Amino acid sequence: MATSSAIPYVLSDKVREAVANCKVLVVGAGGIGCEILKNLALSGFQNIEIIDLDTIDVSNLNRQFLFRKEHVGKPKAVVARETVLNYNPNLNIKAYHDSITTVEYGVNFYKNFNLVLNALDNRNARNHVNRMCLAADIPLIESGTSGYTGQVELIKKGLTQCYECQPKPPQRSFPGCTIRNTPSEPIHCIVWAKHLFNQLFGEDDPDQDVSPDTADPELAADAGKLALNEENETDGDVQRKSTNLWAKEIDYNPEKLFNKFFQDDIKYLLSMENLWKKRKPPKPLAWAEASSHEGDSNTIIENNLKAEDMQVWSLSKCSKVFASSISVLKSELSNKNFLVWDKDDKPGMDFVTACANIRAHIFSIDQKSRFEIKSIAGNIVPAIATTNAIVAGLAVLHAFRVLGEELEKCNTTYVRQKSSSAKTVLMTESVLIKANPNCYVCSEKPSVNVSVNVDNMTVKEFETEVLKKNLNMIAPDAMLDGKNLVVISSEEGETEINNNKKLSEIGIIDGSILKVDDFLQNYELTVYVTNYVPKDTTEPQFIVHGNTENLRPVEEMNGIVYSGGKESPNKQGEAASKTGDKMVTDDDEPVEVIEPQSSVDDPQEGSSVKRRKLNPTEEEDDDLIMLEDDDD
Ligand SMILES: Nc1ncnc2c1ncn2[C@@H]1O[C@H](COP(=O)(O)OP(=O)(O)OP(=O)(O)O)[C@@H](O)[C@H]1O
Ligand SMILES: [Zn+2]
Repeated sequence: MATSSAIPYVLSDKVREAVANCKVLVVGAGGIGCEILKNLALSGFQNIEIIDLDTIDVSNLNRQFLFRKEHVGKPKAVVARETVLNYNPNLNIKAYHDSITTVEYGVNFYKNFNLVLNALDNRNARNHVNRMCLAADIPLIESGTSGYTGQVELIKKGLTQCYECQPKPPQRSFPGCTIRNTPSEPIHCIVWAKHLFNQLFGEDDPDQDVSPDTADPELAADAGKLALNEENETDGDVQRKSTNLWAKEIDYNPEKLFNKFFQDDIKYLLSMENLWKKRKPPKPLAWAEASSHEGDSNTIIENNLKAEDMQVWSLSKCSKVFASSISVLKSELSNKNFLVWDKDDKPGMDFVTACANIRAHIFSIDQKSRFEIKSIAGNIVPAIATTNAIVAGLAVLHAFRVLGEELEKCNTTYVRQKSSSAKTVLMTESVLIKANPNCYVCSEKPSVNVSVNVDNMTVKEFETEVLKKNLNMIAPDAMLDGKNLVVISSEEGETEINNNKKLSEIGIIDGSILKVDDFLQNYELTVYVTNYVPKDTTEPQFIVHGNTENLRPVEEMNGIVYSGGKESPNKQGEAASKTGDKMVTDDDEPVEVIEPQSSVDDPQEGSSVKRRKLNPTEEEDDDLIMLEDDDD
C-alpha cells in the first residue's frame, strides 16, 4: 500500500509538521484501536506506540482489520504493529503486549508522548489512563462505541472535564435475594448460572453464593430459620460446607450436583413459604426427570428450523450439556487453582446456558437460546465495524486539532443512529465541557465521602472494594488524618496486620478523615468517612458520594452516587436541528452532520443545556462512554 495518502495535503503546514514530529500512544488495539492505528499510519504520523494486553481471538477478525486468521492467539499489539508497518515501513512504531495499568507505565512514561488516544473497552482502564494523563498533563482523546452509537472527546487538564467528572451509570445489578431465591426474568437465571460457575470452578466469592438466602427480607425471620434447621437435620452438611469443597468431594458427579441445585435447593426454597404467597412457586426438578424431558413437539419442529445456536435446548439436552461441560471444566481445573468464566470459552458458556435454562424452567421463566444467553451473560452489544471506523476517524481529526494547538475546537462528538425524526449521525457539543469543580479526580483538592459500617467492614475490604474497585486506585496508601497513622500501605509487609481488623478497631470511625494516595496515578484523595448501617441485604454495603450537599436517600442512590449529577438525559430525537454537510453511508442513504449551535453567552450554561439534548437515552447510554467487559 502507498505510504502517503491525500490526507496530509489537506492539513496546514503547521499541523503536517506536528503530525510528523509528534509521538503518540494508542491504548488498546481492538475494534477502535486498529482503525486508529491505520488512520495514524496513513496520515503521516511517524512515531507511534501501541499497548494492548490481549491476544487475537477468532471473534475479533470480523472488525479488527489489522488481524487475519493466521494471527489468532498472537498478541494484538505486536501483530497490529507488523500490519501497520506494511502500510508504511518507515514508521517508528513500538508495541507493548501488556496492561496499561501496570506499574511500568508511570507518569514518566506518559510524559514521552504529545498525545494519548484511548481505544479501550472497560471503565477501569479508562479511569486509570484519565488519571495518568491528568498527572502527566498530556491531552487524551477518549473514544468509545456501543453498537451504532459512539463518542469522541478531548480530555485536557485545566481545559475540559475529565473522564470521571460526570457520574457514570452504575452497572445493572440485582439484589442477591432475587438471584438466589426469587428469579423472575431470564437474566436473573443467567446471573445465577454464572455465580454457580464461579462457586464450582472459579475464585471463591461469598457475594456470589447461589444457595437459598435465608436472610431474604421477605421472609418472616422464623420461616427461614425453621427451614434451615430441617435442612441441617437431613442434609445439613451440604448447606454449610463450601459448594466448591463439596463438589470436589463428590468428584463433580453431575447427577449429584444437579439434584442438589435443581431439586434439593428448590425444595428448600419452597419451605420458605412467605416467598410464594404472591408468586408462582418453583418446581423442583430431579436429574432422572430432566434427562428424559425432550420438550413438546412444536418446540422440536421450531428448533429444527433454526441454526444450532438459535435453538432453545430441551431439558434433556440441558442436562446432557450440564454433564459434558462439567466433565471438561473439571479436567481444565485439574491443573489450575481456579477457572475464570469467559463468554468465548465453550464449556463455560455451555454450562451457563444449560444451568440458566434449567433454572428458568423450574421458575416458569422463558428459556433462551445459547446465542441470546451469550449476549446477555457477556454484556454484549454487537460491535459495529462502521461505528468503530467513524469514531476512529473522529479521534484522528481531534488529534489534528490538538497538534494544531486548536484544543478549544475539540468539542465532544457523538455518533448516533439515524432516527426517523432527525436524520442525524454526528452531533457535537457546542462548547468544550468544563470540569466539574467537585470532581473527586481532577478538582484542585479531590475529596469524597464514604458511608460504611465501620464496625463491620474490614480494612482489607475497604482497600479492595472501596479504594480499588470503586475509586479505581491501583496501589493505594492511606493515612488516618490527625494521627499520622498509616493504615493501608502499598508496600508489602507494612500493614497486612490490619487486614482482618474492622475499620473501627484501627480508629476509622464516624467522622474520620483518611488521606489516601496512589503513587502510580500521582493521585491524592481525602476520604471523609461516615458510619452507615445498611438496614438489610438489599441496601448497598457502602456508599461513595462526592459531596455531602448532594446526599440523597439511599434508595435513590442506587448504590453509588457522585457529586455533580445531571438531570436525566433526554431523547436523542430532540437533538439540535441545525444541519450541515451531507455525506453518504454504506447503504447510500444521505445523512447529515450536525454543526454546533451558535455560541452562547455563558459557555458553561450553554454546555449543560446542549448536553441535555445530546446525551443518549437511558436505554442506550449504558455503555456509550465506557464499554464494559463482563464483571458482574
Ligand atoms: N488495561 C488494559 N491495557 C491494555 N489494553 C487493554 C486494557 N484493557 C483493555 N484493553 C484492550 O482494549 C481493546 C478494546 O477493544 P474492543 O473493544 O474491540 O474489545 P475486544 O476485546 O477486542 O472485543 P470484544 O470485547 O468485543 O470481544 C482490547 O483489545 C483489549 O485487550
Ligand atoms: Zn474530573
